[in-house]
Amino acid sequence: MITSRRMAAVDENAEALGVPRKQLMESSGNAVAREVRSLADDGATVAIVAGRGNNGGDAFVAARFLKAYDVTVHLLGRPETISTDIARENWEALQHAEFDTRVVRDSQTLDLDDPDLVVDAMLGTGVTGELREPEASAAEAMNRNSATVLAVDVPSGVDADTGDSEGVAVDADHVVTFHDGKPGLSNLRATVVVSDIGIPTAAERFVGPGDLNVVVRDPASHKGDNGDILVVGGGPFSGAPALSAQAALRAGADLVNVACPEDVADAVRGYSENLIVHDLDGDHLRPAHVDELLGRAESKDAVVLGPGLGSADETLDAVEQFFAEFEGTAVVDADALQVVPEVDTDATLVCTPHQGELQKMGGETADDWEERAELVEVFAGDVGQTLLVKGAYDIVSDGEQTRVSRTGNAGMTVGGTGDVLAGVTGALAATQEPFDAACVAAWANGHAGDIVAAERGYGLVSTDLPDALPKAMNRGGEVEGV
Ligand SMILES: NC(=O)C1=CN([C@@H]2O[C@H](COP(=O)(O)OP(=O)(O)OC[C@H]3O[C@@H](n4cnc5c(N)ncnc54)[C@H](O)[C@@H]3O)[C@@H](O)[C@H]2O)[C@@H](O)CC1
Ligand SMILES: [K+]
Repeated sequence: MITSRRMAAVDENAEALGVPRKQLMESSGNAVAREVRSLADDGATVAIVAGRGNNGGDAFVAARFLKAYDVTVHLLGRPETISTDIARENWEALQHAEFDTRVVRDSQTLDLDDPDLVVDAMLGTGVTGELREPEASAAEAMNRNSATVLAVDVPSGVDADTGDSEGVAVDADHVVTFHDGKPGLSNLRATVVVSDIGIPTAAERFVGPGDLNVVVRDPASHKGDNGDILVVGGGPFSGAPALSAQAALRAGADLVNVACPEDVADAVRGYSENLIVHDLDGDHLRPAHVDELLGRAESKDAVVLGPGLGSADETLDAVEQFFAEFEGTAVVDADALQVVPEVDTDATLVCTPHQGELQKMGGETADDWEERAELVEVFAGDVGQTLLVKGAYDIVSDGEQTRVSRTGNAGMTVGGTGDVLAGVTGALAATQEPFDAACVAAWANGHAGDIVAAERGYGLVSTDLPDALPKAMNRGGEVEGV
């Protein structure tokens, strides 16, 4: 089963892997035609009712594969308003080739005649909410007609994720849906055929640019809505927490506070005026600081715990005591990781170990990435948390779902890149599900590294990465006016 949002991500990932949407549309159209052939004999009359998005595009393709039938294509709305290039190109191909097409300017005039089969290609997974006109009247006309109805991907007006419809929806007898089942189809009376349209498994298995579609920023959001974060780190080191904090800001967090031992607090402040720094007395984290940290963490969307903390016994005790009480979301990195398997916590954790740290946590690793992915999945299930295991292929698993990120390069073996990743993961975990946050963070951090390496090769240093993050995460057109 796949949700609409995940389907859109996988579709974009397929494109990035070299399988363009137009090619997928050709497969979808072919699948629709195959289904028509199984439902109606040669020579039967088929009325295709098409919308102006890619759902309609699938049906324009199908028409080309139905030469043995008497096909009429009804387009709802003006051809100039077809919303995607690939749907428009397929519509124009029908005009040039003199197919029987009709433009329905007023849905009251939609005349289906008395076809043997109606194909509902008005709207698919790209739609939410009540059907608008002309689709709503067209759906009613289809429901009044006695012909068998085959829906393309999902009956128009039905939410593919829930099966609900807010207003009128097409009452389909059959559905041909693409790539994978849709949760919303299982409660309908229609029979459902799932058709493989040639999306590579890699488009789901590997994190790709499409996975970033979970990151959407409400234009009306306020300060703090897009992530209010606390980084707990530093002591033996000062650069690590500062890198995490700056990376979190560049990954889109609104507010980043750092709590660090006072001996390094001024150094951390000095790195950036964007950070809010709180001193913990002394030169390393101790159990005496835990109450203060819990108080500060309470109002945060996510905590990043570990960068530069060191492994003094008192520090690890403090980490353990923090997790015993904390109930929010935390990204755990570096020396703090070894505490995770020991502790009984109600917190939601995203752990970001490299393979050595994974072994220290009690997990197993393997040279072969597929084998490693299996081991990480089992260990994530045992720990009951999300793991992002760093490597040339980063493995992300929550014990149930496992994805792999292939971005990044050998220049990123330089010190500090893990601190950056922890910060990016924190920013995303503040607003996203832990698994999605870890997947996007791994991909974006590696992609930022690839952007930097294109200019600086293996002269890449960790402080380059935060600056490259916005470009690595830019999904184009997201910022109004750009
Ligand atoms: N991997 C994929 O995701 C693939 C998707 N394909 C097809 O593409 C479809 C999704 O296409 P799109 O994203 O273009 O979306 P749709 O074709 O489902 O709908 C988009 C159109 O609906 C309009 N619209 C939105 N809400 C509406 C409402 N409430 N009432 C009336 N009109 C409304 C929009 O203005 C737009 O013109 C899938 O269902 C499938 O049929 C295939 O072409 C190939 C691969
Ligand atoms: K449809």
